[in-house]
Amino acid sequence: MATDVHGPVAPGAATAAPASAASAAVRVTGLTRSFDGRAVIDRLDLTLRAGEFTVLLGRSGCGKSTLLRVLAGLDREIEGEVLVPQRRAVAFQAPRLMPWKRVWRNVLLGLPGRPAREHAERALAEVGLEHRTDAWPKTLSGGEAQRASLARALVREPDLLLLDEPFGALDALTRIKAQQLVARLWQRRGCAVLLVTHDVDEAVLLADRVLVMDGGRIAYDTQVPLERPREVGDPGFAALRNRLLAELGVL
Ligand SMILES: Nc1ncnc2c1ncn2[C@@H]1O[C@H](COP(=O)(O)OP(=O)(O)OP(=O)(O)O)[C@@H](O)[C@H]1O
Repeated sequence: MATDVHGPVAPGAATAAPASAASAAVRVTGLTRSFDGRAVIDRLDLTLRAGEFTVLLGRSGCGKSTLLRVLAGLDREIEGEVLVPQRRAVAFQAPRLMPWKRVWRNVLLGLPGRPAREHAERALAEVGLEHRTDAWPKTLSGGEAQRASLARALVREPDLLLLDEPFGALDALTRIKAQQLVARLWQRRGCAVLLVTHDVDEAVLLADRVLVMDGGRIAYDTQVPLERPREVGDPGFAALRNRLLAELGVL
């Protein structure tokens, strides 16, 4: 897997990729991101394994989106070292579709060269949106727009898929369907996923591993020892949910 090292790396910070990085989708060492002199991310270390579905929880304002933006390469004003696959894609809570481009053109937006329409069609079929290929974004429902945004991420064939509250604005039923879709896509694609959410049940439902961010670092890190598919009523589900709520300071 080709990796992208980005910084700028602070004087004295590590610069070489560790040998074990081959099986890691992400390796972050000593990452700090400050705004106005305040470190929102504070010497954070994190390794994400290739193919693993990781969910990132944390109180509002703790720095989850900031971390995701750094991993996406959208924010490089950092100290420390970040190793990520070159093939990575991000989808946000707002689908961010360009209203003056048809859906399929939105899916191909930003890809290098002149990618063929077929690439967009394949990705749209994967998210069940082939019938909206030529639609204008404003004619899509919220769930459809979010699926178009997912197709735009998938067409990049990512080794790392970064999802920032992608279901946050969806109604309950559409949200369940979107969660199931992401779970299926992940199983089919085998890419590493890092999903930011506020929903503890969603974390337990989808994740191999759950992280809780606090104080600018990963404060809690657990594997999810439950078989798939999971249901809220499964033995073990409630126990893990309560543990995570306690970590979040809710219980
Ligand atoms: N561009 C920026 N300029 C100044 N401060 C920022 C900027 N981006 C983020 N912050 C601050 O950094 C902190 C973390 O923001 P971030 O969006 O990463 O939190 P979050 O955990 O994703 O929050 P939420 O769960 O509410 O979305 C906040 O205090 C926010 O105000």
